[in-house]
Amino acid sequence: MGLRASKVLVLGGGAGVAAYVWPNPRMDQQESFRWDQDGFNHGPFAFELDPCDKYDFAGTGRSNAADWIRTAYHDMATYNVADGTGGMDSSIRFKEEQSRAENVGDSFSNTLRVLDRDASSYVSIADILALALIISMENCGGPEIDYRAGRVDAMEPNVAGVPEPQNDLDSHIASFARQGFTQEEMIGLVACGHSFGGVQHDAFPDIVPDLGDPNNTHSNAAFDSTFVHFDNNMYVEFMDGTTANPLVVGTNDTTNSDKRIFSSDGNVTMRAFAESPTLFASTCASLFARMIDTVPRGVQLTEVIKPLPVKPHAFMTTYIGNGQLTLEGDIRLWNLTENLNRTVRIVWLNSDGSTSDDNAVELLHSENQVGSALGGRITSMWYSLHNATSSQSFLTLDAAKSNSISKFSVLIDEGNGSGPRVEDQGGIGFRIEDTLMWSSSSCAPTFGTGRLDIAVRKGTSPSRVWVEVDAFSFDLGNVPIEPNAYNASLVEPQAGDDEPYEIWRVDINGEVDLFVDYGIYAEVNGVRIMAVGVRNGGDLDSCTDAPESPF
Ligand code: HEM
Repeated sequence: MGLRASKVLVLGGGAGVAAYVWPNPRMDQQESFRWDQDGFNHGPFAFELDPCDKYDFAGTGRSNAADWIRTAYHDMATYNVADGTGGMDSSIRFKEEQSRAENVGDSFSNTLRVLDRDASSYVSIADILALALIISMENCGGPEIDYRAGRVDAMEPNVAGVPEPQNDLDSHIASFARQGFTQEEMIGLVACGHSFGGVQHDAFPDIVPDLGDPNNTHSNAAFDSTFVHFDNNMYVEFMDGTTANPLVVGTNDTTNSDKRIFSSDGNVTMRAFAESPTLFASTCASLFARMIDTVPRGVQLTEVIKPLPVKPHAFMTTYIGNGQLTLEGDIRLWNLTENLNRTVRIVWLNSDGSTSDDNAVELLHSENQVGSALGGRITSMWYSLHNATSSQSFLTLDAAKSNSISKFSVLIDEGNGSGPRVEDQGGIGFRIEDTLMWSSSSCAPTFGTGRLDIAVRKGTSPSRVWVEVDAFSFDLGNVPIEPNAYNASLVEPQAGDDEPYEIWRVDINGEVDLFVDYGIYAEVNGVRIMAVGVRNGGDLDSCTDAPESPF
């Protein structure tokens, strides 16, 4: 089936209009972190929350989820609505902020040790902290929370301003007003946050004694009886007088900040939360979204990131010589359940716009190719262009005849007789850049030198070809995450006229990092183009094993 037929089907099929058009490397990465939470091709968060009392450090009684939620709040709480400074900008990563009395405890350094390595030039550390909060909530009983991307990492600490338990009620009201929240919203936000975790002896020995419990070596006195799960139990327990929340029934009333805050409107909000779990959940969803969207003035966040209904993932083109290239990758179908009768095919247009009946291939799927989000409330099904029986990619295209590929559509047939529906981003198609791509002759250094070979279609005449890699450090401190560029040079002499691609090369002298992704770019007629797919340094053959460069 050709693309012309596909388009007709799309118009009749009413496919949803996506929020952004694939490919868009930044949004693709953000969307994946936000929605590919668990299972096949999962992102970095939900794994650390399974089960919800998982704690990556020594001792018992604490959880990653509680640390992550508290960290996001303490990062945001420096916001000053009057001058637009502070807010979610990951300034909590600076040791100077962490050493303040208002940030006592190791929640923040723990959180950053687990998560900051997932940041990149596409996803800031502040975005990571926001994602960690929402995915903790969503995977541990809480509601879906809107997520926008684009937070910018601060380069220095913010002015202090996180509320502390010994502050009086007027200070708390003033502090939340400075952060941009009313008194009623303050009650809600504290109530929502304190659905998780508790107060630990190490950080607050005056509030919580050493509990001497071998199953709770941190002596973490929980806010409610279900402290690794989002629910309204704390408010039920608060209203019926059975609460053990150490910030409500602590022996020193000065540090009973939750008690003062919760009862500051005559228990109106708490009573409503106790009576209605759904009101509580929806209030928390909107307050948390507001909280993570509290960013320094001038920072522009994206639209709320919705899942693409059909999403190519880890697509990559590779030139393998002799006029041939391969295309590999996976396709995610969002919010579907398993159906072993379903077939998924891609059909594509050649680079010159022509097509033929041969331009279609069925994708592979096995029962372990299932992803999930929102704690399993949504499942996604994955289909693969990889050939299960061979290490070579399934789709091999002949570029010599200049038929290559320019874009494709996805045809999904549920096998129920209703015929295939077509997904092509509202008629745009999924565009594949075949002007430049990796060459399979790229290799990592075994001892010293390696090379990144880039195939550029002859006649393209780029003014520049280069490789980018994120500057990366496990201790980011005040180092911005920015891409470093390495310019490529045209390899001379080139192979014969029948080779449709020429090779450009970056010589790497001990600099191939096995843990980072390399992206390739070219500037053509003043326009920057990016190859489909990044290649991880760890996936490169060593130079002794790599195929010889054709040139
Ligand atoms: C007046 C405002 C607040 C005060 C005085 C306050 C105070 C505290 C204190 C003293 C702890 C114990 C920390 C530890 O032992 O490590 C704590 C824990 C926590 N707070 Fe707050 N908090 C406030 C607001 C919030 C807000 C708005 C959120 C989230 C939106 C939040 C989320 C958390 C979480 C999740 C924990 C549990 C940490 C864990 O168990 O590791 N707090 N809070």
